[in-house]
Amino acid sequence: MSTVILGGGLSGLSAAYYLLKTHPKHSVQLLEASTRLGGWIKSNTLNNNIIFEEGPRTIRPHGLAAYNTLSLIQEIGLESSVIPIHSTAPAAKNRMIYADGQLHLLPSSISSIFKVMSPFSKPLVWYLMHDFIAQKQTVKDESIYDFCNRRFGTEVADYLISPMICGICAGNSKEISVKFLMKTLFEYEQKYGNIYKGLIRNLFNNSPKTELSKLAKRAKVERWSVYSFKDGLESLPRAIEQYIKKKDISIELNAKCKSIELYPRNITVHLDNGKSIDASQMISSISSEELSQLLKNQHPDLSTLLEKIKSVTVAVVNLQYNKKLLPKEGFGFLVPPKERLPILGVIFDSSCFPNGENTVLTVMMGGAWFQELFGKQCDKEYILNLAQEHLKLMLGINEQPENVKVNILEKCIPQYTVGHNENVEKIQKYIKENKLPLALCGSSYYGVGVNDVILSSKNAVEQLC
Ligand SMILES: Cc1cc2nc3c(=O)[nH]c(=O)nc-3n(C[C@H](O)[C@H](O)[C@H](O)COP(=O)(O)OP(=O)(O)OC[C@H]3O[C@@H](n4cnc5c(N)ncnc54)[C@H](O)[C@@H]3O)c2cc1C
Ligand SMILES: C=CC1=C(C)c2cc3[nH]c(cc4nc(cc5[nH]c(cc1n2)c(C)c5CCC(=O)O)C(CCC(=O)O)=C4C)c(C)c3C=C
Repeated sequence: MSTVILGGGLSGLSAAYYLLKTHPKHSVQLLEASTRLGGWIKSNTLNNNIIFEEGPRTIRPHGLAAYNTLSLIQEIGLESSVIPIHSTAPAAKNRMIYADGQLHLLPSSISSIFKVMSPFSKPLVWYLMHDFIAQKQTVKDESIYDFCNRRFGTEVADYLISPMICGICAGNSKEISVKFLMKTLFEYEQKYGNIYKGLIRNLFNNSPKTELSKLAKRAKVERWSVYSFKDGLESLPRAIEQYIKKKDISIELNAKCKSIELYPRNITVHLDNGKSIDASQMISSISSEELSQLLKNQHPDLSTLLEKIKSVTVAVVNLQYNKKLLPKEGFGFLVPPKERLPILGVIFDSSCFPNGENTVLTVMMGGAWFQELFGKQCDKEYILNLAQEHLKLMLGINEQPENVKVNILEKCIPQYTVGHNENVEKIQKYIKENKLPLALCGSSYYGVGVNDVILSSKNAVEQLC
């Protein structure tokens, strides 16, 4: 059996790892369009040992998908490089939003939900209670903004949910499906009339017990909030790369696939460089939009479904200063879209992972609003000036940074808009009905986080083999 894996980001590498682990006799070929493996995960270490994370920076340690990642980390021998943020650290407790010209701490403990915390006009518990009296509305799917607005009120939708959606997919909560983050709560409303009835009815529904790895147990006992690695998040794809290279695998860089012939019993992949590769099955880890282009001629209906899952562009500005400049330690802050500012949020990297007297920040801009903000003027200098202007306004930082890096991450994060789950079901139905030897993984289908894409690769391997 020969398998070709499209894409060498985290999900392509993970797919190779699981395939080699479960089917060591398979012939495996991984094709990556660029000159490096790792995709959006890029940790740039400066001369002064400061790390600029150009993409993701932390991983969630709790939940089934997270336990799977921790097992993988242990299996590839990377556990000694893990650096957790414990739940008692300021970076875990202090999550903020910027609204009405100032920073506001978000409720982070049971006691804080009983207090009135600005910019909310009532204690959070009041909004949560609103669910009892909110009318049930029967819908197939709706935006997460509309759902939260109906069940918890406008302030929760504007100041809690909308910034959260910016901090997970750089998206507009008025477009993103409720099932992206709140599938279970949405189903409780549809089935029982309100969320609490659903929670009570399912209180004793034990989820299947999974055997936790040593590292997952440690994360639980030590109460990690999130974690990264000593040399940055890129350590993870690097370690998987080193691990799989010891096995029987062929990895080709500069190997951009430009079209695919996909039949029930065989596949031919045509590369940009004129080469063609035959295989008996394929795992695609590239974005649905890119895959859609490759299948346009032979499978136009599948291509149309794949093309519906669009990704947005994010501008990422990393800055380093030689002294401590932050008014408050914390993970950083997000900006509710209601504020109509050109900033999605700012991460306080030096507060998450302190490094001497430095201040390291990451300003993120664009996302669902990239075109309207930068469509006409998309040069890096303009973006840097805008970031610095807003750091002055929002954090009072006037100083010039010692180091800066601006990156524009083109179409880097998929948007699970209303109807996403139904669309993915149709994609899978097409693949099944046409008996195509194709499995899909990566951030376009079953979750956008690091944990989700690793699990999607494991599932893709199980589905094919
Ligand atoms: C700004 C940002 C911040 C994030 N922060 C977090 C975070 O804090 N925590 C978290 O859990 N997740 C975070 N994420 C999400 C996380 O980065 C992704 O889930 C993950 O990196 C996706 O990996 P992937 O392999 O699926 O895709 P990619 O990284 O996109 O990899 C796909 C690979 O396929 C290659 N490719 C594309 N087309 C072709 C072709 N035609 N032929 C061959 N190869 C091709 C590409 O070059 C690329 O290397 C963040 C994402 C972004 C953009
Ligand atoms: C505080 C500011 C934050 C900014 C700015 C931000 C930008 C940003 N994030 C993503 C994608 C993801 N982020 C994820 C986790 C995550 N992000 C923040 C904060 C900011 N993100 C926090 C505090 C966390 C951890 C949340 C937790 O579980 O404790 C994830 C993973 C989600 C998961 O399910 O594991 C993703 C994905 C983008 C694209 C982005 C750009 C604006």
